[in-house]
Amino acid sequence: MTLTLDAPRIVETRPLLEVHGVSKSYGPVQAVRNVSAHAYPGEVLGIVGESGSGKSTLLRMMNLEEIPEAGSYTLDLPDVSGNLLELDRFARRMLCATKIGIVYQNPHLGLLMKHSSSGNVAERLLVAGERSFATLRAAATEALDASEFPLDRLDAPPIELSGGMQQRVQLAKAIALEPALLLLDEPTTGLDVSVQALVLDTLKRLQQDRQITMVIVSHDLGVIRTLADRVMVMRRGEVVETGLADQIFQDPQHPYTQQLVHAKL
Ligand SMILES: Nc1ncnc2c1ncn2[C@@H]1O[C@H](COP(=O)(O)OP(=O)(O)OP(=O)(O)O)[C@@H](O)[C@H]1O
Repeated sequence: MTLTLDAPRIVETRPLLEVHGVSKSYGPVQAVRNVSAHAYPGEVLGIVGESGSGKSTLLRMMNLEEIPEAGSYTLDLPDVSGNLLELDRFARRMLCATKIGIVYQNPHLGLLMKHSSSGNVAERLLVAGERSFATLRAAATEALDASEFPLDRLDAPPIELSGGMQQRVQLAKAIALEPALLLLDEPTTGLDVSVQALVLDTLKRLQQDRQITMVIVSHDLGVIRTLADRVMVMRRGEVVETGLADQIFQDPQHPYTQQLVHAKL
């Protein structure tokens, strides 16, 4: 009898997001130097580092708001190909509107503070071409509900809401079109600790329910530890260490990471 074995099936997963060798300077300040990063589908990548280490600049590059002097950026999605840094402004805007969501630390950057909360979310859907008022209202309500925003405040403008609620409106706007990539820039910084915990719970639940690929930037290791699967540590515009979250927190290798982790304990 001859026994034939099938060759093992190798399931190859490619990163959804790949940034390679990006650099960005502001005058004499080199904010990001030759940084590479990737995130697999459904993964949460945490980027941590002290203030000024280049985290937000890198995230803004991932949102195509900031174009680096060098490097490449790809998203492995249907209908999206090539180096996104070479897209013209209009194509970049459409790509961001439909495939990428972002929540900023400062809600003024993400929201029209005097428009209704549901209107802010609906605006995102309008950019994608939706015109029916009933559909806009229903989709905005659904996204706000998923972000655990109180539905009796749909018409309240963000300026009248608490910081935690403002972040939920930003989150609803970011997920309204079911983006492939959700970028979070210090989403809970400045909130009371108890509110921060609730917003983090919402983010965690959304990630688990929808398997959205996320990149979260924070100087707060507790926030990164709560959400991230993998962690990248930045210092002075460079990546000093990257690894699985458990490894980074339990067995940091780089002296700077050791310092950050021990300062937190
Ligand atoms: N638009 C800008 N114009 C000039 N300098 C900038 C600009 N954006 C960032 N920088 C500078 O680039 C460096 C990196 O800033 P960045 O905001 O990316 O760091 P960060 O790690 O996110 O810190 P923070 O949490 O304080 O924002 C800093 O020295 C900052 O002052």
